[in-house]
Amino acid sequence: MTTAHPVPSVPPAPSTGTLPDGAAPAIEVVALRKAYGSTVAVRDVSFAVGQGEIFGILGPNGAGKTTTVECLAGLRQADAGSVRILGRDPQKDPASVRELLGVQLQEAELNERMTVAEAMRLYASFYEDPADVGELLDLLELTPHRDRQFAKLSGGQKQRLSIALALVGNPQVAILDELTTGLDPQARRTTWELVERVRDRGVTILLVTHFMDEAERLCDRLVIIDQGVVVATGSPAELIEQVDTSRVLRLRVEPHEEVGVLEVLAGLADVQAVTRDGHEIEVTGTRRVLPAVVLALAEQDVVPDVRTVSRSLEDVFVHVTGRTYDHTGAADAAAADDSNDTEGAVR
Ligand SMILES: Nc1ncnc2c1ncn2[C@@H]1O[C@H](COP(=O)(O)OP(=O)(O)OP(=O)(O)O)[C@@H](O)[C@H]1O
Repeated sequence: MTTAHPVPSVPPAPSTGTLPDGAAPAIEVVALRKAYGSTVAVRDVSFAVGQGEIFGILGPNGAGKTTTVECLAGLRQADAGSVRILGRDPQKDPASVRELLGVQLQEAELNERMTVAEAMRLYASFYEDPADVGELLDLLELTPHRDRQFAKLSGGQKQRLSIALALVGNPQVAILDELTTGLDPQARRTTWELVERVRDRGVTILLVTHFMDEAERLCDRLVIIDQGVVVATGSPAELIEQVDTSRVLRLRVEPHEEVGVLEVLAGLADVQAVTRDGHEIEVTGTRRVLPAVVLALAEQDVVPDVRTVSRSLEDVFVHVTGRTYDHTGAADAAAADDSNDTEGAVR
């Protein structure tokens, strides 16, 4: 009697996302896994970053973003999977990426009395071929503050200094972690512009953030990570388009026009749903819904105030996880702070 042997199934190779031009990646993460005791911080993360990209790792607090970049920087030992920076393996040989990689991790603190210029000179002395300190201070708009002590810098200036310090070794790849947390809207915008300037100098940037708007504004491509797993990969526009190709309009009409307008909207082929929200009417429909609605209402001599509602990465997160996006994650952050695992402690 013969026994049927099941054909062993070959697990599919983890997808790292397609690079725009098929070029060799600056950063590659494949099937990364890392647990702290019973807490699995990173369950299965894979992605590839092209040279010269601003690539985002986006996710709520506790999603596993920092652990991922700490493995990439060689600061933590992964349990499984592989990471490469410009083909080198920081897990096996952290020294091999030292001159290639600049890292700005959360809450970098310097000696309070050290001035901006002193900190820059100190960090520059760690590298064989450091960047020109004066030029970097200019790039990050820190020249007027070069003699100011760290304790006297504003939040935005401290963040700009931490970026400058990450770049002082002339790296080809820079990791920037939560760089606008705690900054006011103006300082955030300035920081974003400076990050783009850094990219324009040819540096590949891996940007870790829990801010949806930051990822949408800055990143060429990104991964969304949730509970240690990649739940979406692509450019912000691609991700938003995948979620929903419908369009949403909000209309305001005169109160006496409302009943007639609702009737007209209900009869239009391009309209999929109509809801009332206070004084506004929300209309969901096809790509052609805007001209269809405006034309149909014009025929009734109704000229509504119309605005289109844009989809965002937040909608993508809700779509792929079925949960709303937690902007605070305070409980997770507190849990991490209580941890006694201090391996390669950088937090
Ligand atoms: N040193 C540590 N010891 C034990 N658990 C940890 C440690 N660092 C992180 N964790 C836990 O691992 C999970 C992922 O944390 P991680 O910091 O990587 O996520 P994150 O997405 O970067 O979040 P945050 O923005 O809050 O840093 C969380 O549940 C966190 O509590």
